[in-house]
Amino acid sequence: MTLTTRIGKHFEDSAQLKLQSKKVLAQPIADAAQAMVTCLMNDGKILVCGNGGSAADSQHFAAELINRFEVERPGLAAIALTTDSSVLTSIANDYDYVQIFSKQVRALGMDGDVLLAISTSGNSPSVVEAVQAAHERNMPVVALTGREGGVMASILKPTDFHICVPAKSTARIQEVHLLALHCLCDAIDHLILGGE
Ligand SMILES: O=C(CO)[C@@H](O)[C@H](O)[C@H](O)[C@H](O)COP(=O)(O)O
Ligand SMILES: [Zn+2]
Repeated sequence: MTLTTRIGKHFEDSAQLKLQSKKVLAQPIADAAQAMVTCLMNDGKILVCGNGGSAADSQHFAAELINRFEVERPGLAAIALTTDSSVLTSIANDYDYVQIFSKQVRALGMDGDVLLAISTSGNSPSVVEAVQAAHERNMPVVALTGREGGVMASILKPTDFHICVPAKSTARIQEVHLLALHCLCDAIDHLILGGE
């Protein structure tokens, strides 16, 4: 296989998964967007966490809410729990890496806030613990996962929202996660501002 054929296959696989995911993800994304708008309109905030590429996604999403997505609007309250190296290193150093997000959720989370928990496997212990901490705080969880949702799928409540990408490859799942995050941004703006 030439390198360009190989690269072409990545494009095709990614595009196919996106189209296939549309059928299963459009409704949970719409439901999650509605829950986020309810939270934001009631002076709540969205906490976001994930590891590796999902940490980057957390920051990407928080930036689009706090600053803007595609249209002008007032900033919306979101915090990526992946960015403060002092907080992250002190928790990992003094307690355990697994608590890096859950301790922040317990410190910052309030009744009615939303946790957006991102994990392609659904099994990252630090994200699983963040979901448990959100439940303690009475916060609805939007879980962005892949495969079968892993441990996260088994601990979500009926009042949570599960956006589970039907694929096994971490990279492919991440590519659909980014699309889902942009759909959430667009849906939130649409629900708040109206328009076509
Ligand atoms: O971006 C990638 C792989 O594409 C990696 O950095 C990946 O995010 C890391 O291995 C994560 O630790 C994977 O965790 P998770 O998605 O299973 O929760
Ligand atoms: Zn990646």
